Amino acid sequence: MPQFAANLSLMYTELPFLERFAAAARDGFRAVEYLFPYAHAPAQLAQQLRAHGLQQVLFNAPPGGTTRDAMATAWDAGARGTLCLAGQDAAFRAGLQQALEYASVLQCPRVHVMGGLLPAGQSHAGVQALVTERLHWAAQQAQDAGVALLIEPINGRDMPGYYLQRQDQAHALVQAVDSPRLQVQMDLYHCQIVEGDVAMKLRHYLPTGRVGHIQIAGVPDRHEPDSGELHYPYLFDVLDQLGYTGWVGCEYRPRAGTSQGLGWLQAYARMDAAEI
Ligand SMILES: O=C(O)C(=O)[C@H](O)CO
Ligand SMILES: [Mg+2]
Repeated sequence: MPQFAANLSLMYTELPFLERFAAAARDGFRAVEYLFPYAHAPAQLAQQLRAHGLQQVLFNAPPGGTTRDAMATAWDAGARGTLCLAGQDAAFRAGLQQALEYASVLQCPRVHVMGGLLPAGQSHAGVQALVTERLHWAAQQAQDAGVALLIEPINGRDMPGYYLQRQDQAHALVQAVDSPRLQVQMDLYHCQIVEGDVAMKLRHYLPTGRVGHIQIAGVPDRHEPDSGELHYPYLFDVLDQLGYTGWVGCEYRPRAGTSQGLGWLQAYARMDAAEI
């Protein structure tokens, strides 16, 4: 049975961010993920986790910026990662170091490194050498910190120009870097929008051991995974059949109230036993 983590950036947005931990715990979650922690001191977040018996299982490295203030506001300013951006070495490295410091305090075993928006005139192949070199460096830092780094294909409808959109591109990078510290974050919502054939992709990629985290949402509206073109009960069975023991992040925008929309989860009441 899959183990679910609440995504506090998309869920519980009816509450201020720091109140979302308690709400998720009240609803039975034992794990959380969110996009960015940088607007809050790490100790403040660790205290929320402790107070509510929650594990932090994933967050993102900063999407841009070289100071914590700039990292905290970069997303709203349109930044979507620096991995593929030439001339952004300082931001890439500072961002990763900052993320690893938060991961240490939050005891979080995974950090998602966002790819960035390809600059006009650049191609995926054209930035391959730069990206591979940066991931080599980042994987070494992650190894020293005891953390896994994740890269995630994201659909170009939600994020036009995003550097990494397909599962095969992400797996090719992971193979090229060849570090056990670099894995793929497989978001089934994006996967369905970009390429489809989701169950077969799970069957193909999970046995490689290179998928470090899974996320879900209904398609096409990114609401609860109980309607739309993906039939999640079937996909959850596929995860079980494949022996997936990691977390499944609920990265969706509730249609009308987070707790009210959790009916789909009742069949999967045990949410605390995944291996982090
Ligand atoms: O958008 C997603 O699916 C993500 O997981 C990223 O972390 C943020 O865009
Ligand atoms: Mg995602």
